[in-house]
Amino acid sequence: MSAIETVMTLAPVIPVLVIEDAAHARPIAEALVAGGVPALEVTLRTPAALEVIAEMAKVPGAMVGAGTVLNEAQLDAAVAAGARFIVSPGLTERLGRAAIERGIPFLPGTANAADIMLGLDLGLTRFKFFPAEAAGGTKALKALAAPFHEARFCPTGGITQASATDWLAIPAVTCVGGSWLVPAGAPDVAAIEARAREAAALATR
Ligand SMILES: O=C(O)C(=O)C[C@H](O)[C@H](O)COP(=O)(O)O
Repeated sequence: MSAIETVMTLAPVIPVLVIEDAAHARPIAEALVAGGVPALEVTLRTPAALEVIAEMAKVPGAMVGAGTVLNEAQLDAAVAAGARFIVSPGLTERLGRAAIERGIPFLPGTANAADIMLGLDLGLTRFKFFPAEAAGGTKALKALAAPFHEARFCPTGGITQASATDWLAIPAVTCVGGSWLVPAGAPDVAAIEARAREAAALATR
């Protein structure tokens, strides 16, 4: 199993986290791990993100990665902060090569056949499908996955606990990503852990 596939198979859902306050990082990560969802995608969308990664990386059992990685500089900053995998909304040859050179597990965003072909050319076979609902939903991914027998996906974007079941039923889908587990603001850790438990209990193929 490749390193990124190991990350994708830790739980049916990778929570996508947008965290403004580094003081919230550890309680949120602890609640998600306790609920059975250990792979955490911390988006580099907030000024606190690198500090959040560093704090979450201290939580036993957490597999912390960085999302919204757009270029090599962000990749290096995320890895220096403690990220063990990276996720991007799209794929450039430069970012793909940088991740491969550094040996960091990478889940690049794809939304069409050309994106997937670029990834396969680079030797990548595990992809985010983004923005999953807006790019055509399950129907689009089923059609897109058909010609690429080696490719597996983590659809992300617009997915909820309720819709995750349909996505996870697609043979090419290994896990899904979504921000629904952790809403913005001061964390309600009991509610986060409860949502993590529901997410961890989703059936995968
Ligand atoms: O920030 C990134 O790197 C992204 O690519 C976008 C996020 O993965 C989605 O915005 C999550 O989607 P929602 O679950 O609909 O909130």
